[in-house]
Amino acid sequence: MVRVKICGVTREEDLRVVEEAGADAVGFIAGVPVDTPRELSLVRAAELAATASPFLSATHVTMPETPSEAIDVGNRVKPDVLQIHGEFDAEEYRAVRAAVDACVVAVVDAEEPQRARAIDAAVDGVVVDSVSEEGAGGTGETHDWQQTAKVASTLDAPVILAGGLTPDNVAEAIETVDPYAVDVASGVESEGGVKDPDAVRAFVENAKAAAADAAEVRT
Ligand SMILES: O=C(O)c1ccccc1N[C@@H]1O[C@H](COP(=O)(O)O)[C@@H](O)[C@H]1O
Repeated sequence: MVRVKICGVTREEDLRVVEEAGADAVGFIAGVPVDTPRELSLVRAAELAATASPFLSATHVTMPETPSEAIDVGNRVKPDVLQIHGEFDAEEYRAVRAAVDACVVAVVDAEEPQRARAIDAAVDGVVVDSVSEEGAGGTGETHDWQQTAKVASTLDAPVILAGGLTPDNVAEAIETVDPYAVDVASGVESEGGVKDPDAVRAFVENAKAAAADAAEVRT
């Protein structure tokens, strides 16, 4: 089984599409120091998260400078999952995890996989993404999935694969990496910050079908 997160939702109608498509998680982006069409205010992110259906996991994506900032955001937005883009060490992630009522997932640059092993035990999940120089996601760029597969096999924490995924490549990504979840933002948009309903549905369908095929091969 693979879980699917559709990230960077900015509109209520897109949230409904994500829910109806059968995604497992939705991501809202706020508090990021980069220019992205997917950014919301903290208040709007919290409002949208509050309208997500009970079995859709609401993820808040943020780029805090300090653990205190991450804790503040987590406690104000109250998401199910707090996704942190930053260079915190294991102790800092533990501090955030202890202070917020949410799962904490850390984003790791696919080019620096050794960092994943250092924080593995301190977080609830590791997002391996093709990040920008500023450490942001949403780049629309894939990375070396074979390399990510090797790193993933050494981790105890669930691995969430992100970076340049689309309805067309998500099956191959799942076959190669066998991740806990896949995560997409720009690859299912009709324009920046606006989801394409057909692409969202195709992404979820293709990811779930690829996971079912992989499970059949394993049995
Ligand atoms: O999407 C953004 O603009 C963004 C900005 C700052 C931090 C994280 C962001 N997005 C995250 O990156 C992944 C991958 O994006 P993409 O599929 O390559 O476009 C996305 O799912 C978010 O978790």
